[in-house]
Amino acid sequence: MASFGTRLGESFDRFGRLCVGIDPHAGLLDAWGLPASGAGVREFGLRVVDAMAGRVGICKPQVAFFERFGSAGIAALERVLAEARGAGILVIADAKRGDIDSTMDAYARAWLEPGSPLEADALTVNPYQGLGNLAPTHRLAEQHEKGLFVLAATSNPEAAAIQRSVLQQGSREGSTVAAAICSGVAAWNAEEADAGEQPFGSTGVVIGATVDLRAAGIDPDAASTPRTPVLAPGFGHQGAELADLQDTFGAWTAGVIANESRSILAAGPDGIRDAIARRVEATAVSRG
Ligand SMILES: O=c1ccn([C@@H]2O[C@H](COP(=O)(O)O)[C@@H](O)[C@H]2O)c(=O)[nH]1
Repeated sequence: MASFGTRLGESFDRFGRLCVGIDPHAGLLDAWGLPASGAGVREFGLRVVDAMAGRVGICKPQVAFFERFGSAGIAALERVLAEARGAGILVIADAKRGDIDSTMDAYARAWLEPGSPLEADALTVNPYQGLGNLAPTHRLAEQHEKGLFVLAATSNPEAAAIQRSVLQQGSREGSTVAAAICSGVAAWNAEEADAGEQPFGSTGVVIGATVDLRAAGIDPDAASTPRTPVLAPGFGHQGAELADLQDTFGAWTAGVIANESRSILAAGPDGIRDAIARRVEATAVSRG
């Protein structure tokens, strides 16, 4: 295998930057004529994977919609993850895990260890207990050539009060919380073994496409940023437009993974292929 960052770069080259969210909301299950059950979310996920295969390189299953159905939902998620990875689609499990280091180790093994029933290619993680606390998770991910996406500036407006707060101590004193997460992640990517050879590191940040980066204290044109991939939810249903990708992300654009979930899934089982094709075209036009 190759590092997650290398595989991500290859996927960008082959399929572009679109990431289809697999979010089986209750209303979507209904609209797709599927039951609200483990069997329903399995069928939903498998149909989305089938529609993506050979057209889109990245998917982001939202774990919550599977957890909702307990063990049947988790079994469904295991199958969807395996099918997607088997189809050559990079899977970012959106589970937003975060805890003390020993517990994080168990989460990391669940989602990133080869052979685990829930194995994904990358995992979203929450740095609220400190980015340094995620260092062992980062090492485990690197060891298995997996990726992490660390929440930095999320798409929900309520996050600004915390994420734009200015640090009062430490080596990043004076930075906003969001900017400190970005520079901490950039430092990890700079230390990665293949840093001189590959355009992207294996650890990304989550920055909502709805976020005003400068207001969050983040300079998208800072020299250290382009190696850090950005998982950008917020396109479509939450209001951000793919046509604005370059304006929003500046020098970061080449590494942006543009996620849309509901706005694609709402096309239904008969319309999803066309909906995907339109977004693939839109993200190609805005390629940096
Ligand atoms: O800042 C964030 C982080 C994660 N998400 C997740 O992305 C998708 C967005 O779904 P849409 O239907 O395209 O709005 C969803 O799974 C969120 O949990 C986010 O929206 N913002």
